Amino acid sequence: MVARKPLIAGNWKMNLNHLEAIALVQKIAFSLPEKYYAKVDVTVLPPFTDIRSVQTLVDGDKLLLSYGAQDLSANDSGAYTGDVSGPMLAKLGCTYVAVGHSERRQYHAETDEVVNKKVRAAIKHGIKPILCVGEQLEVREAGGHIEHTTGQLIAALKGLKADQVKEVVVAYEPVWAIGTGRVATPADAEEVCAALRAALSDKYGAELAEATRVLYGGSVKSGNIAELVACDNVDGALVGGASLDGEEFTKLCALAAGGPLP
Ligand SMILES: O=C[C@H](O)COP(=O)(O)O
Repeated sequence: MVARKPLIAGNWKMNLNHLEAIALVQKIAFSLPEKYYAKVDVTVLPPFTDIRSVQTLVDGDKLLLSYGAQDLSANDSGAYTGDVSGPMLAKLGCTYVAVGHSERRQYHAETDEVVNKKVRAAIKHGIKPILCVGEQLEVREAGGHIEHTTGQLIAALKGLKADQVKEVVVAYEPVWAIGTGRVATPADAEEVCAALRAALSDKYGAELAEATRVLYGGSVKSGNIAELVACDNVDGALVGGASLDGEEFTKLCALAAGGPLP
């Protein structure tokens, strides 16, 4: 069994201007001692307008956390008003980009086909997609959550070769748990994360599946991260609200690393 290093990704969503972004990254850098990074990878996903400021700070101070974006265009350049491309994000040093977040699917009508194109665009430009999948409450209540999430995963990876899929981080985010305070139980998270890994194994082989990080997201906080990452198939978290508070996010990262609190 491959030991997977947990990843904590802070998705800031549409919060914080570039000055507030600098203050938050400085707070995390100051509060989380370097030794923790041996046991946990930490990344932040600020809005596009903040990325250049975060890059300058991370590079200038040689910080150990990485950063990325919350979305990218499926296209490399051209007449796509308002979009930001993979080459632009790569030039800004982005390590990760979230793709297929339920808020993009809901408010921007992103289909599995669009998500597939975006996953390809990210990989093409050397950026690791954090591919989000997750079911609505009614799907879970009808018992269709495994079929729904594994279906989204396989559709988003359609046509990709194994050496491309190995760049992907998967994030299971049940829509009913996002921003609601209603966190999935560790057993719920483990069930779906294990099923996603099994789907990867069926399609791309056990070695790739064992090496792939599968995160959980949805109302993750310092109070529940330890029990989530204790699950065999949960390799970290995609954190929304709690990633906007430097102290809380630092605690959460330290606990994902196995503690103690700094
Ligand atoms: O990307 C993060 C998720 O949507 C979770 O957000 P939340 O932690 O605010 O529930």
